Amino acid sequence: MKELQVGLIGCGAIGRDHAQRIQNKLQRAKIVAVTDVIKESAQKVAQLCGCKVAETAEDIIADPKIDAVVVTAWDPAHKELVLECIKHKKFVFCEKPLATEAKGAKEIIKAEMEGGQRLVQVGFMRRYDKGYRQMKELIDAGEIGAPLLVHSAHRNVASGQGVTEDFMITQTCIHEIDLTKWLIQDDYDSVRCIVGRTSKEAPEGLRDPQMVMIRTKSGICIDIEVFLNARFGYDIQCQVVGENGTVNLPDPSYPPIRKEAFKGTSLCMDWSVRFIEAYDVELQEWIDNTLEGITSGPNSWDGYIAALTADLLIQSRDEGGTEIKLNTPERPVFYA
Ligand SMILES: NC(=O)c1ccc[n+]([C@@H]2O[C@H](COP(=O)([O-])OP(=O)(O)OC[C@H]3O[C@@H](n4cnc5c(N)ncnc54)[C@H](O)[C@@H]3O)[C@@H](O)[C@H]2O)c1
Ligand SMILES: O[C@H]1[C@H](O)[C@@H](O)[C@H](O)[C@@H](O)[C@H]1O
Repeated sequence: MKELQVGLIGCGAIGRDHAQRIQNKLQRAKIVAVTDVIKESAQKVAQLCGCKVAETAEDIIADPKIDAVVVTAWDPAHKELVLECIKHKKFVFCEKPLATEAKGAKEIIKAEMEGGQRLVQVGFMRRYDKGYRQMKELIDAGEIGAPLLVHSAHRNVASGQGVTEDFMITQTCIHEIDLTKWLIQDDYDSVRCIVGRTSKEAPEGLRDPQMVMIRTKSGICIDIEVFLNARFGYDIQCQVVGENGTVNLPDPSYPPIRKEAFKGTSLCMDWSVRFIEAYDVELQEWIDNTLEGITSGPNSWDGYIAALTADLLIQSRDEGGTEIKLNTPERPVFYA
């Protein structure tokens, strides 16, 4: 059976995880080369995977022996790397966001459509999480009636170095922007983002938390708390309220502990543990499809719509929380 020869660009936290996951855990794929603008980072991952270090990203993308590319570089590099993959007709799995602004994502769509073949999958891995999938099944089966409201929270322990207020939307909230639309199958109609009291735990210049509010075309109201310095744990919550009931995202299950007048369960401290199974399912599916020469899952259009929504949320926040209409363009048949 053929084995997919994969090159990986960006050897930071998730690049290292994905490279090892592909090399040691998943089936039918092999990491053959990695690269990073920081040479030592690439060398470390190459050592872990027993593969070569490529000098540049272009060397990976243009290598005829490499079938497909994983982009795990930092957000602002995604657009150019994906465009380069499309130019070379290479299948590419690009971590979210597809681009930091809608206009970058639009360039990708144009290039992909002109090339006549869908090549891109975006790393919106929440769609592969068991808990979200169970919620969707119940909603689709009509178990809670028509959805009316969605309440979500995206809490990180601490904002990383260099995180900006815009990243809070384009890098963090982007998960909920994509996931919620997929969960309730409705396009967005208007968006708002407001900021109130900032936590004293937040670094200077970062207004944290931020509140996102979205209304869908059918009138479902969505609120999303984005809180990067929540300190207590990596906490992802989602509740959909329907006409006949509610459904909640299950917390990961850990054995309950009773000790020293305390009863409870542990919390994850970061995304790599919280969504470990979702990453495995997502990437195995990408490998299997790519070997068949097809794409499925979140595509460039989904990346574009998410980026468009993020652009307007940032605009709303910067205007003091105005409600902004989102004229969602119609999905081309190419991305159906
Ligand atoms: N789906 C998820 O849950 C999830 C989780 C974490 C990160 N991410 C995404 O994955 C990407 C990487 O995140 P991270 O946490 O690993 O960040 P990181 O900062 O730890 O790693 C990014 C790496 O990319 C390298 N890099 C930057 N530009 C590059 C370029 N042009 N060519 C080659 N290498 C380049 C950096 O040197 C760094 O080593 C980000 O886009 C992030 O949004 C997604
Ligand atoms: O890149 C990461 C990742 O996407 C996590 O899932 C999210 O919780 C973080 O806020 C973000 O910085």
